[in-house]
Amino acid sequence: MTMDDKLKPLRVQIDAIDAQILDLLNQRARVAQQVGHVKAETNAPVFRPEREAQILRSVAERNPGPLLDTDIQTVFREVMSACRALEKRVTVAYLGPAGTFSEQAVYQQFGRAVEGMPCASIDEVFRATEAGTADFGVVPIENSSEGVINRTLDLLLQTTLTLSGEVSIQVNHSLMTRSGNMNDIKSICAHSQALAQCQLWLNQNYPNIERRAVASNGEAARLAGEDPTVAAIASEIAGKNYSLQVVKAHIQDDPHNRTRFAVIGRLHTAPSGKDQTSLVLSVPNKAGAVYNLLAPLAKHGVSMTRFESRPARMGTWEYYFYVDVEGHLKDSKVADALKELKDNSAFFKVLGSYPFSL
Ligand SMILES: O=C(O)C(=O)C[C@]1(C(=O)O)C=C[C@@H](O)C=C1
Repeated sequence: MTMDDKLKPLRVQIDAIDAQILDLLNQRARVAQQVGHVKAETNAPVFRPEREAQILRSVAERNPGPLLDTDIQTVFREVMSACRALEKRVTVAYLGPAGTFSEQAVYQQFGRAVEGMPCASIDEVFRATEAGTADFGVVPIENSSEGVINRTLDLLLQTTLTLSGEVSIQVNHSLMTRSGNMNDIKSICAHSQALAQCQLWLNQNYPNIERRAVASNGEAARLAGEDPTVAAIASEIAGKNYSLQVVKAHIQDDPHNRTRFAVIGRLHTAPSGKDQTSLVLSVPNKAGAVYNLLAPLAKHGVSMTRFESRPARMGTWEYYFYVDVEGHLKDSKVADALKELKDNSAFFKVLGSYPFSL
């Protein structure tokens, strides 16, 4: 038997299964449309992060294989994204231009069937979301090798928006130019964070080429696309957008470099069963204040998953603490612990409760 003879009956089977999948997907989409009508009657929000998180967890738990859990989740994320878009296509503002890791984070949270709105700065993402021009915003909050993104933390302090999710993505930086080599290159452009994340590699390989910090890696890719003397450090997706070729991939000093993004919006996400709550607080500047501050968490059996401090910038050596705890604001032990925390705090703000990222 030839290879074609062997493939033919297998492909007939695949065609028959695809027909069933197609039928089932459209059945699912019609039900989602009905959900959309029910929601429209009460003006209820279309995007339900807790429900999507539950579905993604459940398909991974029930997945018998051989498909990988993470691959199945990618498929279902896109199925839900497409179904959601039949109800309403949500608009998501992010730190642009297109091709940045922020855009990747948007797709990881919302799937591809969204309206992405690239913004020039983190401030603009907040403004567009606060003004309602965008339904949600996605902003970088922390990088595993470079630490927190100060501007995001400052804006979270002031905003009326809440956190409705978080996304963590692997950040791979590539060095790219129009020609695919470094001949004639006079400067290497990237966002300051990316330059810092690739510092050792650059010192070893191109110590004498000027490094130039620009607004974003996407902007660096755009500049390199226009100027044959400029190299960019950016994601390969950004490079493709501007017809760049890769000189060297994965040049970040930490191979496990990840960035965490916050999803901001006006939605108060319902409990999903595996949630966390983010808050900011400050304490009076006196002995034992931080200890007293955290005592209610231990007392009520609430685990703290993150604790970050930032100077309050009032010249008084006072700090804001960014704290994440396990559980949802609607869980009674979280609510009780937070009530006591609030009583011990000079400043207290709940940023939001949302599902743990997958
Ligand atoms: O269950 C809902 O509320 C739906 O709108 C359906 C659906 C889905 O496709 O499963 C779509 C969008 C929501 O974000 C959550 C789930």
